[in-house]
Amino acid sequence: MADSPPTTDAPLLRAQNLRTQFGRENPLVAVDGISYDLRAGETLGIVGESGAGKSVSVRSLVGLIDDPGEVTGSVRWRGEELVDASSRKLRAVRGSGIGMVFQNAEAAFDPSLTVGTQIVEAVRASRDLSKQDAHEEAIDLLVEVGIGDPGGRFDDYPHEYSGGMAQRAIIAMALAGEPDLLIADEPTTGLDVSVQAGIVDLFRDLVAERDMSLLLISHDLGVVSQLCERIAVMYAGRIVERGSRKQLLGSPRHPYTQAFLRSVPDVDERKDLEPIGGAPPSLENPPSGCRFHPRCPVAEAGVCDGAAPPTVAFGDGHEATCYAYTDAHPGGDDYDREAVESIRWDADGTEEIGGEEEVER
Ligand SMILES: Nc1ncnc2c1ncn2[C@@H]1O[C@H](COP(=O)(O)OP(=O)(O)OP(=O)(O)O)[C@@H](O)[C@H]1O
Ligand code: NI
Repeated sequence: MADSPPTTDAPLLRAQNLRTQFGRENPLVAVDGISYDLRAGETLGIVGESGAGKSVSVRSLVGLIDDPGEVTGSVRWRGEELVDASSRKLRAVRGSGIGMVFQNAEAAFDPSLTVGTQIVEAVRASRDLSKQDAHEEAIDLLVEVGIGDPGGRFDDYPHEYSGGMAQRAIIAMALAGEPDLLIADEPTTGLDVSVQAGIVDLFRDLVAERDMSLLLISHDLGVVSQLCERIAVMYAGRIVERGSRKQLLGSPRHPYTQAFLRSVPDVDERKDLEPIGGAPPSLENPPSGCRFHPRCPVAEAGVCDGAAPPTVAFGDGHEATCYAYTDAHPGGDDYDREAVESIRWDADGTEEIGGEEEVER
């Protein structure tokens, strides 16, 4: 659908009401209506517990959900719709515009071919280069991702690489098509802490030097906060809070974000960790209302378990989807209603709830 040419200030990537379900009779809705924009050069991190739908959400963007999965909503890449695009088109976007880095080296590489051969193939798949030029480009990519002795490592097989080196080689593969956006899903998970730090530094350098956008998925808030200017928090298939790194870490608003922050180590300071009580909900049969309400320390019966909660704006793009900031919730002094800028009630918000200014229904 290339009907209207994308305008220059259009976002590079726009996900609107993205929803992914598996199965029909007892559908598991892994991603339940998430939306965000990513502009050129921006870095967005998505955090949340295991099973929140982070990986499914990014795979859904680029046509990597296999058959029983069904993706609806809209994903626009430079203005062009990707949901229901042909697999050829999706492969082309993944080969050039969008580079992908996943956790697992075994899945990224063919074990029977050398790493160098595979990077050359990735380069040639998206760019019209001679074998010789593609070989040189592959060597340059290995240098760029910090692989010492790239000439020597070129002919090694994937299993001959250490975990950290393999991850660097995966990143080189993802760069082969000169992407404008890098999507990285748990790129440091499973690596030693010192190796992780090197990979984080590499991402930071690449984003700066190539002027790329980064969409980073991780359960590791430390990694996300080192690399991303904006952060979205996912819970049970939905985004419950979003804002700048400073807003999210400095003044988290959603009780889930607050609990999540108490459950993970600080980047630079020791504190007592408090695990989040209870278990993540079933996505086949999620709780009504706010999906966090069964585990929420301030959940209010008859409110938080009713209609879907409203999205409350706190200014400068900081939003949380929570009743605690509204008059519907008897609340506690912990919840700063003075800070509320506007409230957007979801479509199924009921009449009795409300009374705030700037209410849109
Ligand atoms: N192919 C599939 N078929 C059925 N269910 C799936 C499929 N892929 C993922 N799911 C389910 O979707 C939900 C979200 O999974 P997802 O992998 O996106 O979570 P995540 O947030 O990335 O977690 P983690 O931190 O463990 O990677 C889970 O309940 C998972 O079991
Ligand atoms: Ni995942």
